[in-house]
Amino acid sequence: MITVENLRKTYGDFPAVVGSDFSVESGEVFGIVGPNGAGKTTTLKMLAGLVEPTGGSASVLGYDPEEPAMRRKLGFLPEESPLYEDMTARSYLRFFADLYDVPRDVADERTGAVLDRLDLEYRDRRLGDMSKGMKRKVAIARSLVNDPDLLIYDEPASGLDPLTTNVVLEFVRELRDEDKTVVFSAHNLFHVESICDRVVIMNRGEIIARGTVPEIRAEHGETTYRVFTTVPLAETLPADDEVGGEGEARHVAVVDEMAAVESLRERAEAAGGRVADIRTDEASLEDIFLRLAREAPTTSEAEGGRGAAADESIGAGEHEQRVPGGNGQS
Ligand SMILES: Nc1ncnc2c1ncn2[C@@H]1O[C@H](COP(=O)(O)OP(=O)(O)OP(=O)(O)O)[C@@H](O)[C@H]1O
Repeated sequence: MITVENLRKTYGDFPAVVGSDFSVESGEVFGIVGPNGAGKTTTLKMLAGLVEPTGGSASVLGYDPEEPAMRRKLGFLPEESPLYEDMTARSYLRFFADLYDVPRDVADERTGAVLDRLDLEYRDRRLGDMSKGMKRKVAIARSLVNDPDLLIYDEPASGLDPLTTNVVLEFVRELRDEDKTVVFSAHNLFHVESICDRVVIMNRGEIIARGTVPEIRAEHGETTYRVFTTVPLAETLPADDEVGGEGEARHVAVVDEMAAVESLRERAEAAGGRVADIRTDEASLEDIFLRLAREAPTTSEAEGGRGAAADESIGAGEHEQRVPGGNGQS
């Protein structure tokens, strides 16, 4: 459905995306995660044909993303959905249906069903009078007005309250069940962990990890062991957890290798005690991300291009964007 090879975008001499390679299969929910400025939006806009790559190639639905025919088959949700404040939700969605040549009754039924599922009432309210969450739901309905097979959503749940976030993420999960393919970005790793089939983690324009969440965890995650002993040892601290027998002292050490667990066991026994319990803690995607981000060489180190300060120096409002042609953008 999507193939990306060595895709790059440089703004002036600033490398926003540095040689991305990935593919997305039909029917997947594919997540692009990373912190602010990682290059997620730039990547998604290149896929949606809204930003011209500096190099490399992308094939989306069998098309070069710049071909207008591709955009008519795509549902794109930008990070900040530009909505016409004076229109009602209903008239706004009909306006986009007209752009896509979707008959009004078909569009009303299609978007009405989406808004029912997203639990949005007040369809005749002015968009300007709607909350951020309500506007987001209208924008999601708009992305489906042309019944696309592929949806590209930029931070669909960004800035929403927890309840609305759940509604939106559950909706994304349901789209997969309807054989839609969804590519979406997030900086909240928890969102991705719960609904994505596969993930790429980006940092400073580069993909630094990829795979299913369990694969990423197996490859990059550290498993740590909390070892509870009944006697204090050099590396133990007093433990609060209820382990061991009645009246037994409790001490805990955190180690990351089985050999260290064995060493603790031997020394606890030599000191007349024992290991009362061992608990395994798996790294969360968040932990893995933080570690990878710390360890990854920055592009500025690698190529003399991108430094951390540069991420903050250019506001989102300055992003270059081509004028879209009938792709549902206002
Ligand atoms: N039009 C532009 N001109 C110059 N630099 C840009 C432009 N658009 C994006 N950038 C820079 O490229 C980098 C990647 O931006 P991008 O918006 O793709 O990141 P992101 O991962 O989507 O971040 P966020 O989560 O904040 O949206 C950032 O440092 C950004 O400032």
